[in-house]
Amino acid sequence: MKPAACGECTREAITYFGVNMKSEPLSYLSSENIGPWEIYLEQVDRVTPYLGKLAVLVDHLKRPKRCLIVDVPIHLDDGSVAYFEGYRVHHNTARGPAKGGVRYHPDVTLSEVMALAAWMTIKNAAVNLPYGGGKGGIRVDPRKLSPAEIERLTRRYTSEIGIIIGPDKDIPAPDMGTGPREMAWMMDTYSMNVGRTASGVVTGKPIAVGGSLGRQDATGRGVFVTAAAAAEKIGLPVEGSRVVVQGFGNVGNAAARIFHDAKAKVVALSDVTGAVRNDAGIDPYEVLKWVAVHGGVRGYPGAEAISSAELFEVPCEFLVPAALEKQITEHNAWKIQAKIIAEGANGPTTPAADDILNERGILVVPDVVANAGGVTVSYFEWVQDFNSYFWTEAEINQKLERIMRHAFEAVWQVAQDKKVSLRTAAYIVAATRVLEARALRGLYP
Ligand SMILES: NC(=O)C1=CN([C@@H]2O[C@H](COP(=O)(O)OP(=O)(O)OC[C@H]3O[C@@H](n4cnc5c(N)ncnc54)[C@H](OP(=O)(O)O)[C@@H]3O)[C@@H](O)[C@H]2O)C=CC1
Ligand SMILES: O=C(O)CCC(=O)C(=O)O
Repeated sequence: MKPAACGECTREAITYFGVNMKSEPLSYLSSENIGPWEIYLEQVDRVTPYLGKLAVLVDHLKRPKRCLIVDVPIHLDDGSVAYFEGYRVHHNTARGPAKGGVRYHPDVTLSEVMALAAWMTIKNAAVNLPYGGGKGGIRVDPRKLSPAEIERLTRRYTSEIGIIIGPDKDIPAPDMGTGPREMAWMMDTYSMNVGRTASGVVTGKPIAVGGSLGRQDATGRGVFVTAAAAAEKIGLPVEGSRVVVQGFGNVGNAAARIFHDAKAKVVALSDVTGAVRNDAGIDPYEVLKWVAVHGGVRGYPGAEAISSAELFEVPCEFLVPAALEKQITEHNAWKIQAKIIAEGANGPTTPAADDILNERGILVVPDVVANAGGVTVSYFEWVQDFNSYFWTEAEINQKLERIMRHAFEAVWQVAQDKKVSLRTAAYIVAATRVLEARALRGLYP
C-alpha cells in the first residue's frame, strides 16, 4: 500500500552503532521486515512535507544524539555471574534534558531503545513538556530473576549509565518490566554515587522517597482522557461503550479500571499468559485480584478464554493496545472492529496498518499523545522534587487532564486543517517544536 504523504522518499544509507539506518519506503514492506526504529523513520518521513523550511533540519530527528551500551554483570543468587546488555539513548535534547523510561524485557535491543527514545522526543514536544527524549533498557527477562538479583541488576545498570543521567541531564522513569521499586533503587544508587540525595534523578518513585501522587495510574488516565476527547469529537458516548485492552500491566490495568469507573464495559483483555472475553463485561478490579494470586489473566473465571489474535477482532468502541510494539499490522488491521484505537503502548501500529485503519475510518489516537499522561505526571514529580513541595492527587489529576486535553485539541485542529491523521498531526506539532528549538539554538535553515 502506498503511504499517504511520502511514497517517493529515500533515505541516506548510514550505519549507526551497528544499526542499519538505511531503509526502503516502508509501507511496501511487511511488518515482519521492519523494526520500531524503521517505523519511527517512516513516521518522520510522513511528516516532512508539512514542516516548511524546517524540513531541511529533519535529519536531526533521524539520528540519536548519543547511545550508551553498557555491560551489566551481576552475581546470581547461586553465586555464579551473569552478564546482561543495557542501553541508555538520548535521542534529542534540543528542548531540555532527556526524559524517558527504562525497559526490562528479553527482546530489548539498541534499535528498539533508539525508537523508544525518539518517540519520547516527539511525545514530550507534542504535550509541550520542557524535555528532550531518552530511553533505556536491559535485555533481560525479569521474571527469571529473584528480587535480590533484580536489585543488583538495577543498581549496577544505574552506576553504568550514571555518566549520562542526572536531574538536569536525563531523568529515567518506569517502562515495561520496571516500576516504583526499581526507581527507588535507581535513585538510591545514583544518590550514593554523587554523595547526596538526588530525588529528581528519576521519576515514578514510591511516594515515600519523593514520588508523586497519581503517577502510578497517570499513563492509563491519559489514555482515557484522550480517548474520551476523541470520542466527543465523533459523538461517541463513553458510558456504555465496549473496551478491549491488550496488556494488563501498569498502563493496561489502569486504563481498564478508569474506563470501568466511567461506566464503560471492558469486554476483553489480555496479558502474556492469555486473553479473556465476556460481552457482558469484565470487572478489572476482580481481574487484578486474580492476577495477584495466579500471575496472569489466563483462567480468569468471569470470562471465556480466547486467543491473543482473536482479542483484536472483538467488536468494541475503544481498543487500547497496552503491551508491545508492532501489535497492529497489515495482517490484523483489516479485522479490527473498534471505532477508536487509543495507543497505550509505544509503537503498537505499523505504518501499513495506519494506512488500512485510516482507509477504514478507524480513529487512532497515537501513542505520542495517548500515553503521554505518564511522562506528564513524571514532569510534575520532577518539579515537586525540586521544590520539595507536593500537590494533592486531585490537583495532579486536574493538571494532567488539562494538559492532555489541550494537547489533544491542538493535534485535532492540525489534523482537521491539514487533512491528515492524528499521528501525522501530532508529529507536525512536535517536530515543529523540536526543530524550531534546534534552529533557535544555532542551526537556522
Ligand atoms: N509505564 C508507563 O508509564 C508507560 C508505558 N508506556 C508503554 O506502555 C506499554 C506497556 O507498559 P507498562 O504497562 O508500563 O508495562 P508492564 O510491564 O507494567 O505491563 C506490560 C503488560 O503487557 C503484557 N504483555 C507483554 N507482552 C504481551 C503480549 N505479547 N500480549 C499481551 N500482553 C502482553 C504483560 O503481561 P505479563 O504481565 O503477563 O508479562 C503486562 O500485562 C509499553 O509499550 C510501554 O512502553 C507508555 C507510556 C508510559
Ligand atoms: O515517565 C517518564 O518519564 C517516561 C515514561 C515513558 O517511558 C513513556 O512515556 O514511554
